[in-house]
Amino acid sequence: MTIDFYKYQGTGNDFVMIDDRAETFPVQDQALVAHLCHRRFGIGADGLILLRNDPDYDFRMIYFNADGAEGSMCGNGGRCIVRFAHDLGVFDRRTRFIAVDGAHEAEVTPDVVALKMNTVSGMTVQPHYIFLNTGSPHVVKFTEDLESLDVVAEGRPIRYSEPFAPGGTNVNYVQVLDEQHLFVRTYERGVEDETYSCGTGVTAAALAVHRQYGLSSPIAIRTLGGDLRVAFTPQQDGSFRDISLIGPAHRVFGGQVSY
Ligand SMILES: N[C@@H](CCC[C@H](N)C(=O)O)C(=O)O
Repeated sequence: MTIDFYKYQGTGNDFVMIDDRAETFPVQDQALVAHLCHRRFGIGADGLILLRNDPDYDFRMIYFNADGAEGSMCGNGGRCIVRFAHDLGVFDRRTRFIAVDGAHEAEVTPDVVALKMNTVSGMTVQPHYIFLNTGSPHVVKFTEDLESLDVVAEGRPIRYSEPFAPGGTNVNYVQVLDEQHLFVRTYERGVEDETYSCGTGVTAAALAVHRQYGLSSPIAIRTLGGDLRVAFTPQQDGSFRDISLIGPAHRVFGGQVSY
């Protein structure tokens, strides 16, 4: 059997992208997804995304982490599938699609994809971290020297720690560079490694930094794979609305893989 695929990346968070409007991909086959994402035995990616039809939206996004399990929302993956749908001619400039956490709107320009994220509420502020869900669960920790931090060694024990069991959490380390800029590195659940960038992670970082240090929207964020922007509107009740994740998303290559 063969599968036609494309590879997309958004600030270095990379995804196998499959046009599955015919619904032929075996979604229950976790071992196949993990194999396709494997960087030695497969195509290599942080995740795999299916684009399917939906009666009420331009398309449906189904996202799997590199370990083969269906994941919660992926912000960079959301931006990449919007670029993919645009490349396929599914829409012109603005789109509305459905993902695991609900409906999303997005807009494409040649340079960036701006993805609207769902309203975020319920931030937990602890002495040593902030926890919030931006479509996926995220711990945010502040540090002063992010360049030299061992994100895998520090993040993995937190990912599996008791307060976040049984599902676990992603773990983001944040350095505030100035009043408008952050540097963020993320240990990603389901990849079980540091990735070059995490969209729901930088969104969590921006909202947490607003809460903790009062930085205002929009916030520019440097990741290992490039630059993102997060815009948001804080509400009186502590929630955040009109959240946009903005940055580049591009096709890298396409091909056919046998399995
Ligand atoms: N890379 C993603 C995050 C994907 C979700 C995460 N791995 C999880 O399952 O919690 C992003 O860009 O948001």
